[in-house]
Amino acid sequence: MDVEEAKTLLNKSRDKIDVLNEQIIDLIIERTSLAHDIAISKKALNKDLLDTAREDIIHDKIDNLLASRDVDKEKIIEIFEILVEMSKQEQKKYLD
Ligand SMILES: O=C(O)C(=O)C[C@]1(C(=O)O)C=C[C@@H](O)C=C1
Repeated sequence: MDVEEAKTLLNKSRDKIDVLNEQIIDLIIERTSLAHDIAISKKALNKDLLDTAREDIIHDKIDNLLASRDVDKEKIIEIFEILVEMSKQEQKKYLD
């Protein structure tokens, strides 16, 4: 690869990353904003904010989705742990 090709490829890759970053942010906001509906449902059902059985199911589903994919599974699990934590933080606003 010559220098010009390398520069073009780097710029194209960064442009794609910028688009993906925006999509990821939108998806994180969409997931986190479900916390309101979840929290008011749990309140009506007298359920705890924490649902470890559901978290185990999510974990199993992610394991299955990742089974045949070439990706760092531990890192993906870490990302989902952060997303679940964000949901819990958000739900607290409506449950306290
Ligand atoms: O499904 C629920 O009950 C939720 O509160 C959502 C969620 C999640 O972020 O996926 C968050 C906290 C619970 O412990 C389990 C799952």
